[in-house]
Amino acid sequence: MNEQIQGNQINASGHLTIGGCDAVALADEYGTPVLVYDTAKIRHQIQAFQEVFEENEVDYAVCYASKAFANTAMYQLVNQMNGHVDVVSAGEIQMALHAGFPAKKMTFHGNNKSEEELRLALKVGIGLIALDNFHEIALLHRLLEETGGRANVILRITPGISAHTHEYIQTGQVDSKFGFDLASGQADEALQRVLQEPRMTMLGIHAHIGSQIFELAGFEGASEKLVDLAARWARDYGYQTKILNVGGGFGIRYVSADRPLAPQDFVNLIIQTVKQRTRSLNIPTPAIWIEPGRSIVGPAGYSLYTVGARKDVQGIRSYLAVDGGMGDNIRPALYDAKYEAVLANNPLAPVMETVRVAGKYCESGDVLIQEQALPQTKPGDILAILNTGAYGYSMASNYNLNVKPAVVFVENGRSTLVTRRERIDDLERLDFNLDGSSRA
Ligand SMILES: Cc1ncc(COP(=O)(O)O)c(C=O)c1O
Ligand SMILES: N[C@@H](CCCC[NH3+])C(=O)O
Repeated sequence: MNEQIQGNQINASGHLTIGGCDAVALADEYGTPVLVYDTAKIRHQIQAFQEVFEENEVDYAVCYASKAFANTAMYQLVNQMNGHVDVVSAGEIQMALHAGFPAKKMTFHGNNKSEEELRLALKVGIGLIALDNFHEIALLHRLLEETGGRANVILRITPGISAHTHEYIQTGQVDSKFGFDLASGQADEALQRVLQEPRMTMLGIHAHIGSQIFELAGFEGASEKLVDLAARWARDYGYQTKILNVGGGFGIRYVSADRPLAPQDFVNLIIQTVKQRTRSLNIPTPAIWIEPGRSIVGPAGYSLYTVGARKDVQGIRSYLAVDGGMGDNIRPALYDAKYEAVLANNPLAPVMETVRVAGKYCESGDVLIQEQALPQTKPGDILAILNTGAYGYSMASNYNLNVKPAVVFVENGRSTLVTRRERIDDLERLDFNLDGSSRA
C-alpha cells in the first residue's frame, strides 16, 4: 500500500477513507472529479504553526495565503482558527468578506493591484497593504488624498535569495517581478517615500522567497537579511520595524520519496534566527508573520476521479485516462509536479503494473502522473490522487468547456458540499448570442 496512506484509512469494505468517510461513497454521492478536503488536517496544521510561535513567546500572525485554495468555507475555517489571510485580488477580498472574515486580518498582496482593487481595500478597511512597487506607492498616495483615508502598509522586498525550487515558483531572486530590490537601493528609496506619507503607517518588511522549498538555508538567509535590513533602517532612518513577514513556501510531501521537514520546523528555525539576530544587533524583536498556503491545504486534499479509457502502446506503456486532468490540476503540466495515486476502491490490492495517468483534455501534456504503480484497474474504478489541496482548484480552468469539480469538506465521518460542481449553464450565463442579444 502507498506509504502516505495510514492503516486506519482503510475501512471494512476495503475502501480508502478520508476524514472517516468512504472515498467510493463520496465519489458516488458527489460525482467525479471531486476535490475532498480532510479539514482536521487543515486545522491541525494551522494550530501547529500557532503553537510554535506561542512556545517561542513572540508576537505573530499565521496568515493563510488564500491563493492556494479559496472558497467561502475555507475563509470561515481560517477565521474559526483565529488566522489571518493573504489576499491578492478583489475576488479574494470580496469572498473573504462575504464569508464573514474581518478585513482587519487581511493582507493585500500583488505586483499590480488595480486602482479599483485598492479602492475596495481602503473602503473595507483592509488590515495591511503590502506595497510592491513605486507605481503602487504613487497610486495609493493619490487614493488616500482623495478619500481622506489612512492605510497600514508593509514593503515587499526582494532579498536576492534564489530558493531551490522550480524556476516558475521562485520569487526571492533579484530578477523577479515582485517587490523592491534590496541590493540596488530600491528598497531604501521606497522606505523613504513611504515615511513621508502622512496617510500611510509603515508597519514592516515582507519577503517571500518562493514555494515548495525543502532547504532551511533559504529561509535562514532571508530571515537574516530582513533583520539586518531592519537594523540598518533603524540606524539610518530611525525607523522601527514592527512586523517582519517572512512569507510562505514551506515544502510538503507530494510523493513517498519526498522528505520535507514538518512545516512548523521551518518556522521554528525562522523564529530562532530572527530572535538571535535581533538580540545580537540590539533591536527589538518585531512580530513575526508567516504566509503559508500550500502547507496548510496541500496535504489535506484528495482528488477523486473515475477511471475510463485505457490505451496500451505495445512495448512502450499503458495510458489510463481519468475524467478530469489539467483543468482541475494544471501543476503537472505547468511545473512538472509529481503526485501519487491510490486505487480508492481497493488500495490494498497488489500492484500489477505501472501506467501513465492521463486526463481527458485535448492536450498531449495533460498527464497527471507520468508513472504510477497500480493494481489491475477497470473502467468505473475510483482513483484518488493524494496531496492535491494546494493550487489545484484555485488554478482550475474551463479548458475544453469542462466544468470545475465540486469541493467537499469531510471531518469525523461527515461530509459537506462546500463548492458545487459547475454546470454548463454557469458558463453559458456569461455568453451572448452572435448578434449580441441576451440568451435569457
Ligand atoms: C506573497 C506570498 N505569500 C505566500 C505565498 C504562499 O506560498 P506557499 O503556498 O508556498 O506557502 C505566496 C505564493 O507563493 C506568495 O506569493
Ligand atoms: N501556484 C504555484 C505556486 C506559486 C504560488 C504563488 N506565489 C504552485 O502550484 O506550486
